[in-house]
Amino acid sequence: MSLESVTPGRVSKSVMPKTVDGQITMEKTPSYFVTGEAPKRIHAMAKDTRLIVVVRNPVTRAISDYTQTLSKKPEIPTFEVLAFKNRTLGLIDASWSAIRIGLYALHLESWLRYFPLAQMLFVSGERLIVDPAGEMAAVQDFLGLTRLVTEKHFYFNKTKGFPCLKKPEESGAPRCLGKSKGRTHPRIDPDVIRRLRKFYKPFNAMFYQMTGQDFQWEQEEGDK
Ligand SMILES: Nc1ncnc2c1ncn2[C@@H]1O[C@H](COP(=O)(O)OS(=O)(=O)O)[C@@H](OP(=O)(O)O)[C@H]1O
Repeated sequence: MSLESVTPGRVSKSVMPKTVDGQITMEKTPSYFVTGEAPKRIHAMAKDTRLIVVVRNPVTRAISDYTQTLSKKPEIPTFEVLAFKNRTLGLIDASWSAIRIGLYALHLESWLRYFPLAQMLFVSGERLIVDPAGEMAAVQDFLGLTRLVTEKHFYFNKTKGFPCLKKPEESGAPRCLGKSKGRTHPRIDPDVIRRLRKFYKPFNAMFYQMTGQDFQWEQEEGDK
């Protein structure tokens, strides 16, 4: 069942088993963050819901999004073509979902109408790769859990370029990201990257201000 095809808020009640004392119900649907009606419906369902959003540099996110679509539909136009309404004028196509989703400040605005910032946690996708234990510590604290997942549960897999989970104690093999994650991104015209960075800059600044967190996306050398 695709949770994305179901009305936000109705999903949890209809498909989830009941939560008993001492348990936390979790639900992961990335598209809720950018679904206009989701905040209102989730708030109506449970206003004390805690929200966790993993964000990464929106330029890299757009390329990653495109790479995923390309793997399913190899015939689609190039990233450079899709990114512009008018390339000569440098007019970015903000209605293209790969680009629209990265306008984090705008999406966050809708959530802040229903939820206080204190009920939200923003996890850095970049830090999740270089310091998974650090980001997981923040997640556990945010959820009021004892920090059980720590450094000792991760190791870095150089081939994959991502951290993997060591299996707890003696049982079984480690768990790394699946084949569909961590794909190599196509090379994108550096000029297009520059234009996209410029396009996102004010939205990123607004997002840093709203969250009180500087994700340092302007500091990155290059977007993969
Ligand atoms: N644990 C962890 N740490 C850091 N980065 C991670 C992690 N899990 C997924 N990813 C990267 O997120 C990209 C895919 O996101 P999702 O898995 O949410 O996508 S989806 O739900 O399948 O649409 C995808 O990006 P690309 O590397 O560009 O393919 C993943 O590599």
